[in-house]
Amino acid sequence: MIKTAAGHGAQIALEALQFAYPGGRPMAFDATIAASDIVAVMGPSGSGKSTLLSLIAGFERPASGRILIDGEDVSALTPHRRPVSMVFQENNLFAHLTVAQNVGLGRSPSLKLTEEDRAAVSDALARTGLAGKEDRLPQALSGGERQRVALARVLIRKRPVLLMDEPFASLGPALRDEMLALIAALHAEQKMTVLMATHDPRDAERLCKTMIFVEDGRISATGTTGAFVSGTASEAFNRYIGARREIN
Ligand SMILES: Nc1ncnc2c1ncn2[C@@H]1O[C@H](COP(=O)(O)OP(=O)(O)OP(=O)(O)O)[C@@H](O)[C@H]1O
Repeated sequence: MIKTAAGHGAQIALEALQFAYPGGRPMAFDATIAASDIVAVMGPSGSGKSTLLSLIAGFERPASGRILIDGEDVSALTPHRRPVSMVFQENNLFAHLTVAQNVGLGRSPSLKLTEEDRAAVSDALARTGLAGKEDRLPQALSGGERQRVALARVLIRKRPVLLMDEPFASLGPALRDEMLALIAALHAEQKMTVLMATHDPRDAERLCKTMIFVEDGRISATGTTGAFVSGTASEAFNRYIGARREIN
């Protein structure tokens, strides 16, 4: 495990990453993401946002190129050895484990928890508004509560990088706001580097300082979220947002 001091983010460098799914078109990513930045990853459906996050997390391996996290090459490491937590749109939890056990996995994959670990689990559950629900199974929670359990686990893992793939896509507007506030609070405390794939520019505006725009398997623009939203960063982004407005 690569250790970065707890409570700090890590710079992420993607150096000439090349990747293709079997029979798929080639993708190529180059980027440097500053430590502790919160970055929105936007782009049309199928452009490669999830693939980009999967490469950083280690679920997919590049054909060539390197991924450096805080200067260390993690390209050959399995996902659980990378200093990264990941939250998906759903299915973040083990259905047969209780809320407390799902969070405890953030400390010990075999759930051999010390007293200190158990205290950390309780604390994380309290801070994500889940106190009293420790013994429930995920099926007895709402979609928003399940995402909060996933965030409680992120909280106790204290990894310097947090990747989120459309984490609020199945939640209504009020819950989205609540989750955004929770992630902002988590970030204020742990200062981890955050990449969040989203189709919603309002989520990006509320949470993210920086934006990466992915198009056709590559990063076609980066800049401040403000510049993107005001329409000055990328014509392709403007077209994408315009097209989405027509759909919605
Ligand atoms: N496991 C896979 N095997 C083969 N092709 C895949 C696989 N996963 C994704 N793809 C293809 O790779 C391309 C990029 O997909 P990806 O999921 O990264 O896009 P995305 O930008 O996250 O899309 P969305 O916004 O719809 O989630 C798409 O053409 C997709 O069909």
